Amino acid sequence: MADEHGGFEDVSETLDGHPMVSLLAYARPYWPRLTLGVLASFCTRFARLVPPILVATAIDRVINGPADPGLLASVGLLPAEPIVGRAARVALLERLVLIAALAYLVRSGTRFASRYLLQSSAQKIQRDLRNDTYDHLQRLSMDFFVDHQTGAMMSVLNSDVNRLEKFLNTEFRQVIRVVATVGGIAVVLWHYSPKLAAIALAPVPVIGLASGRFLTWIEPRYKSIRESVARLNTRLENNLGGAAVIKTFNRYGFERDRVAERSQDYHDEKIGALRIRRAFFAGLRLLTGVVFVLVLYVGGLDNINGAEGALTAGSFALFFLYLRRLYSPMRRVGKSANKYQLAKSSAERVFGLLGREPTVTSPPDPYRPDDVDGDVTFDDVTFGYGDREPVLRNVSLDVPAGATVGLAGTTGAGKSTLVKLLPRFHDVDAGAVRVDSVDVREYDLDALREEIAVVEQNPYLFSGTVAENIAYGDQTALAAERDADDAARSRVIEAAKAAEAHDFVSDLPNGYDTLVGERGIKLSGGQRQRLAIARALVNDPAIIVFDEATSDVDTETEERIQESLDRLVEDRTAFVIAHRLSTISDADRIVVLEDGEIVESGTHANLLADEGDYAALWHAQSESRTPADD
Ligand SMILES: Nc1ncnc2c1ncn2[C@@H]1O[C@H](COP(=O)(O)OP(=O)(O)OP(=O)(O)O)[C@@H](O)[C@H]1O
Repeated sequence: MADEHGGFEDVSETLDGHPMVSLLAYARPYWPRLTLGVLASFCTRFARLVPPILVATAIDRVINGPADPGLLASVGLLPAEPIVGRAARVALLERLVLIAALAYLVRSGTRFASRYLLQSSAQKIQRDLRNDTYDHLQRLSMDFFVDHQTGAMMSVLNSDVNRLEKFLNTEFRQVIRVVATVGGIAVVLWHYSPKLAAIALAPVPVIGLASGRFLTWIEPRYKSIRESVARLNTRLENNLGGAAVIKTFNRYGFERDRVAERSQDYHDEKIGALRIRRAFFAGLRLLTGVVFVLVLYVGGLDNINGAEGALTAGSFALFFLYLRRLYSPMRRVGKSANKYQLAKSSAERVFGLLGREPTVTSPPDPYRPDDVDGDVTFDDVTFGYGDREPVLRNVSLDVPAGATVGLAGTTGAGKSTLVKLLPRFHDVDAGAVRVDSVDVREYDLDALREEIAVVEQNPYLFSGTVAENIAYGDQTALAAERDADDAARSRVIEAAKAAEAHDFVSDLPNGYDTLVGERGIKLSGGQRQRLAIARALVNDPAIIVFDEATSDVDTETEERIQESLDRLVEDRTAFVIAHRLSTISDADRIVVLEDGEIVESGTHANLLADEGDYAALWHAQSESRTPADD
């Protein structure tokens, strides 16, 4: 997918050193486990080489009687002198059987140990990496979340971290496989016949290089396949999601053609790649076939001619038993190199993310107030997102503690942006935002945010119970809720009552213990908003922001919320953003923003008397509310 990692292309800026070295640092705590795993893996590989040698020895010395003593004699495992007579042959056979049993025992024992040790190390590294990456990610400032798509971040946390785990788990063993198998076989074959070993080993580097080359051909094809499958999936997802629209407009045929077109693209890409892949492996088979023929011919001819160093029947068989094993790990060398590249880019993203510093942080010696009154000042504030044009220009506003300010203005005027500066979701470009006359940048960030609650138009609820979602606003209430502490429940209920949520919650099948579904999907928009208001109130913040927080509730509920809110915001500073002006008409002060600037400010009565934009909008909205009055 082209933009799977959208926004993470700039990771190298925040990378500290080589990404794979950083990955090794994560492996360090598990080095004893890893070392044992590697040793066990080598033992498995070597144990796998033993049976063909036993077969060779059995053919030469047990079946054919006295012959060349073979490899086992030269390493002292068997007597070197010729084996003569039935008893000696049986004894030798028994010894071979014992060695074979031992080899299989070692092989399965070390295989279990190596797989377990290496895979569990990779899993532990994956767990540590994901935990650290997530923890770091959530400490990053809002600007990071604005600039990076959720999908891209998920992809780093999931695909990239998983890919690193797979790389450590699989490719590590592949390297051991190549070194131990190819190295071990080369040594054994060389012992029996350097000439035939040279023939057998000649294609090894060729296969290694060719498999690397093959990947450079096939990888762009695979990329196209991934892209075409992503396009196909997006189309299918869109269509399934938009099933109602397709039915309404009778667009079955149109959509069937569009899906068929994407399906065909995918099919074509896949067939193209299949052709290359099959041709490559057929070529490899041909090459190994050539070696097979050569070894058969040269080895056989040497034997017929009684040439010096000619193979015995057993060692002849050994060559063929080993040939296959020699080439199969090499066929994966290119794939491993490719996996290394992919793992490296994943590590770049993961460690690039880990190297990124939050832009909004507490100062070195932060201000931690015992109590916040809630006095708010915006002092000549100018702010723009990233390098874009400022969306707030020279905004100055003094709000005494306990006052309620209504913010009005057209869409995009900068109302939400203004209140986001309060909890330092972003920092001003010029000017200052002060709470109790102290610049918000001087506060301890956690202490500041403890005192400011924001209720948004589309509040995000977590899957869990109603009570957990309300208690989320306060750390102690949340902990108590999770411990099923009844005392905490009373705070939750109190907040729910204040937010006019108690009645509907009580009517839910399990009351406060009802599961709200993913993102609160089982609740209506208005119910979600009321839970979000309760969540904001439970922490008893000094400053509260309602950003279109009651837009989804009906007018009657809004009036009820309004009444109880009037009580609840009594001793707090409140900012209320609303398009429905009746929501803010009782505010102590109403501020009208237009294109990032304050254009009107005063009480509802003052603004009506001024007969400006606010008054015009008010009259327009009143008419649409009460057409009968015309
Ligand atoms: N995260 C963001 N990144 C870039 N630009 C943004 C971002 N959020 C808002 N803007 C831009 O800033 C301007 C002000 O947006 P803001 O949401 O503050 O307006 P608003 O008055 O609250 O509008 P509405 O009433 O529609 O919610 C708009 O032009 C908007 O496109």
